Amino acid sequence: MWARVVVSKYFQRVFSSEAKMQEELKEIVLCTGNKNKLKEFMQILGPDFPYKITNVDVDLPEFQGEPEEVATEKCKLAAERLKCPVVTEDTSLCFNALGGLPGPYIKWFLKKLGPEGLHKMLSGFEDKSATAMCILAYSSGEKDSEVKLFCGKTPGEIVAPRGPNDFGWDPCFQPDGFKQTYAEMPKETKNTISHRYKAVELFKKNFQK
Ligand SMILES: O=P(O)(O)OP(=O)(O)OP(=O)(O)OC[C@H]1O[C@@H](n2cnc3c(O)ncnc32)[C@H](O)[C@@H]1O
Ligand SMILES: [Mg+2]
Repeated sequence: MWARVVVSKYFQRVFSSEAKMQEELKEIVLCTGNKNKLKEFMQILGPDFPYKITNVDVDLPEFQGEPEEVATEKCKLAAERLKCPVVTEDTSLCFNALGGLPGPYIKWFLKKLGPEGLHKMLSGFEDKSATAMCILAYSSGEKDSEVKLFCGKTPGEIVAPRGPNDFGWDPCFQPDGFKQTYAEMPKETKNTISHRYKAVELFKKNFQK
């Protein structure tokens, strides 16, 4: 009985301090140096998001580990540096035939191989399936505050590149149920099915007033 009272008091305190924090929250800094990510994030978020979003290009190290660990460490560091509410974004492209790699290391594979090379990496495998994953990580910026993750995943296939080469690996990723790659489809379509769309929707829900 006493244990139940103590536990319920604890949760009351956690929830009321979280509600208070949200009340005081005015601005969230999106830390990314990637202009395309920023553009998509803002388009998906839309004009009705109740808090102001600003962007800072903080040069954060690229950590190693599972995508969730990479995303958490990136956010903690951004919060330590800026000491204010921050959100960071980490994108992975996980090839199923390769046990989830390149995953969070996709940036370096893409840099060296391009979308064409990414497709060629799977030439020895029948399984071309892959998951695009976006993890948004939020911290209130207070010392030792918990990092909250919002993860969006879109399954698809790695194909020979098609479409404009203006955003990352978009030309070689064809989402399931579509005949176009991310690069070929209109932005409005990508922004309603993408890994980023799904993560931003969860993020939005968390901050709804
Ligand atoms: O400053 P940050 O936010 O870290 O930006 P970044 O470009 O370093 O981004 P990541 O560390 O998350 O690395 C992800 C890589 O995947 C690319 N990328 C991210 N989102 C993408 C998307 O929706 N479509 C295609 N490529 C994407 C991006 O250009 C990077 O090369
Ligand atoms: Mg990065």
